Amino acid sequence: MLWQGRALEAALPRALRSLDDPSDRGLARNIAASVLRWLPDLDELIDARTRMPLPDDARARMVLRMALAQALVLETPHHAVVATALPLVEGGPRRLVHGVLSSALKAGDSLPDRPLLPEPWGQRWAEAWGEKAAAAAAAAMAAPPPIDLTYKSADVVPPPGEGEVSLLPGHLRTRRAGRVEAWDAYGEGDWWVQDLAAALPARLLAPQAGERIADLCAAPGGKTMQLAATGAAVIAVENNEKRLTLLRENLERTGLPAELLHSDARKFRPEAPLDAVLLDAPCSATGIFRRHPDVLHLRDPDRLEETLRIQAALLSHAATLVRPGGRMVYAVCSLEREEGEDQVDAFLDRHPDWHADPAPAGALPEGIREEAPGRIRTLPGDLAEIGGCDGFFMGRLVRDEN
Ligand SMILES: C[S@@+](CC[C@H](N)C(=O)[O-])C[C@H]1O[C@@H](n2cnc3c(N)ncnc32)[C@H](O)[C@@H]1O
Repeated sequence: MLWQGRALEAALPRALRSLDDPSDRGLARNIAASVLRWLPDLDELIDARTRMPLPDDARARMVLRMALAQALVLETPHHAVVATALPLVEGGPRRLVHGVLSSALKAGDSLPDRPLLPEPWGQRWAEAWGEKAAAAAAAAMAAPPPIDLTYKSADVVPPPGEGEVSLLPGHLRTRRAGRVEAWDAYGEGDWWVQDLAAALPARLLAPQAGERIADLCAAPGGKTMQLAATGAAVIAVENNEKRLTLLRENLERTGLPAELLHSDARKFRPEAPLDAVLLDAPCSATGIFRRHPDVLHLRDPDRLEETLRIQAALLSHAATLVRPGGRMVYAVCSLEREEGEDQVDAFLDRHPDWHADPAPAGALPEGIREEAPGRIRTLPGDLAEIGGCDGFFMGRLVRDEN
């Protein structure tokens, strides 16, 4: 997937189609994710043991990355690693792979405490957010984070079990493993998986029962469900039909109501002005690298221009949908200031009839603060002692009364 520029989740279904056993599929997924988490470090080990650097897309390098990830990250017994790696290079660079792998394993090659972040992200984040945040990001890249659940009502959150914690009403952080869809109670639809930071934009919007609210970039629907659970009348707008289907399935499972609209949000015009709008804009997604380690390999900070243009257009259009005195929350799961803080600053410059508005009481968990009124930034390292959270920016904006 790396050299094809495809996201892991998009590449996996085809890559796993010959595996029927769920545990084989789980292992294959784990190996791929571990390679992505540790790629620069694995490549350093490989390069130290080859006379000529192997091309980035050479089969031998791919097989060595997977084999070393199995041995050094997943702690698979060495004989099993060698036995599964060599058939992958049968009739090809078998001797080379065997030589590099056996010498690395015999010599006890190991990985550092935390991964090297792929370039340019480590340097870029150190400059933007400080060395401490960049080091926390590297530590967070090493392994998958805990799972946050949002419940549709605070009343149905079970008391936290061992290793679990509830950081806000309606939230539970768990270390349960395995496929979420296989957990008992999944079918009952009381909760959905949503990183704690991803659950904050809807809380910042402070939806009220009976209000008319649009969720402008809605799928797969975590935020639509939060809004609908308060009794607001929600219109969920999404331009990707496949993702809209996911949203529909999520609403069906949780039994929450929303009107779905397949449309570009820039063309959406409700019959009457809305009380509030949530704009969870398309973005680089660099803030969700803990769960999607591929994003840091696929994204290029020099290619943000088109995304920035769409975000600004979505923001300006969203502003025209809201009644005087109404509100909007703009959110991006990005660690890039251009997509977050700078977009909201530019929006406020273009729209003098809007202002940033402080977070409502109780919307944020302990440990997450507003940088300035109405501006919330979550960073790697926030809440690190209890499992961290994704990198997000959120702006809470209010339109002046006439
Ligand atoms: C960050 S994701 C939204 C996540 C969602 N809010 C949630 O909480 O589950 C952004 C979504 O916006 C959709 N999108 C991108 N551009 C859009 C546009 N111009 N109009 C409507 N939806 C758009 C993408 O397909 C994607 O599903």
